[in-house]
Amino acid sequence: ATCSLQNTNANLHPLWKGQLDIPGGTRQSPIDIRVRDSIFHPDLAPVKTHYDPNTCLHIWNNGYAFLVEFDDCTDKSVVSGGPLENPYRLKQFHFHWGVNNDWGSEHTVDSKVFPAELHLVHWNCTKYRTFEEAIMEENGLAVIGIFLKVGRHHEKLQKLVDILPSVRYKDSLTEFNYFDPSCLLPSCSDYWTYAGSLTTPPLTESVSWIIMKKPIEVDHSQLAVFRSLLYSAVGEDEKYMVDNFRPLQPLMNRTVHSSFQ
Ligand SMILES: NS(=O)(=O)c1ccc2oc(NC(=O)c3ccccc3)nc2c1
Ligand SMILES: [Zn+2]
Repeated sequence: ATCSLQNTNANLHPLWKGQLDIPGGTRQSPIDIRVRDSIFHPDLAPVKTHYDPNTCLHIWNNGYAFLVEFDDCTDKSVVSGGPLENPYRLKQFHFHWGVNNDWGSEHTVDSKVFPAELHLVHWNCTKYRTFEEAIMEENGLAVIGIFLKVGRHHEKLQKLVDILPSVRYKDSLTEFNYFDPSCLLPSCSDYWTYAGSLTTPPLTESVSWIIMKKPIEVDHSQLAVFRSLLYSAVGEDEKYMVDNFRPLQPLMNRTVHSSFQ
């Protein structure tokens, strides 16, 4: 059989019908974090998060992932410190995961892939007026990335897992309030940080990435519920929402800094 040489859009993963890369992109995400090449920065302060569970608004399926969105009209839920020069407001969090436990994360660590990755998306409310504006600007966003590994049941995550069937279809939305995403942070504060981009369109190079070294543990059945969601809307032929991660991007002229030795 002859193999098709060109990578036509037809055989691309549904997520990538359109854009696969940004022409001229020099700081795209995700990347493989090569631990030995990362540079320890002794003056990198700990990352400080302060989240108010009352700012949690709703959960919705946007056709890429499910997003838990927050009220970002005040500074009630913010991240500061670390590589950030001022506080950034929490806008939403979401995950990326695979069809099985062998892959699913966007970033990798010395080529190690995790079954899923959590992104807490924040925007620079000191320099910009809205999230939509910040998304287009350098240093507009700060995203905390947290790896998930299969292990013990995650008690606090279960409240979120239990409501996922209500956002099974693209564009479905459910009220979801009083959730504190601090419960999803790992116990260790060690992290890597580098200048990157959004990993889904518009792929803008506006993100200060903060990748936590220690994964959090969830159990197999919790990840299985993620995989029961659909990319497709009601009435469309059902396409399971799995493998919603972007391929690794070239490091190019970037250095990854670490908060630990
Ligand atoms: N995987 S990622 O790099 O963290 C990433 C990638 C692309 C993203 O687009 C948005 N947009 C909103 O959240 C949004 C929420 C409400 C209104 C408008 C936009 N967040 C993103 C995060
Ligand atoms: Zn993401």
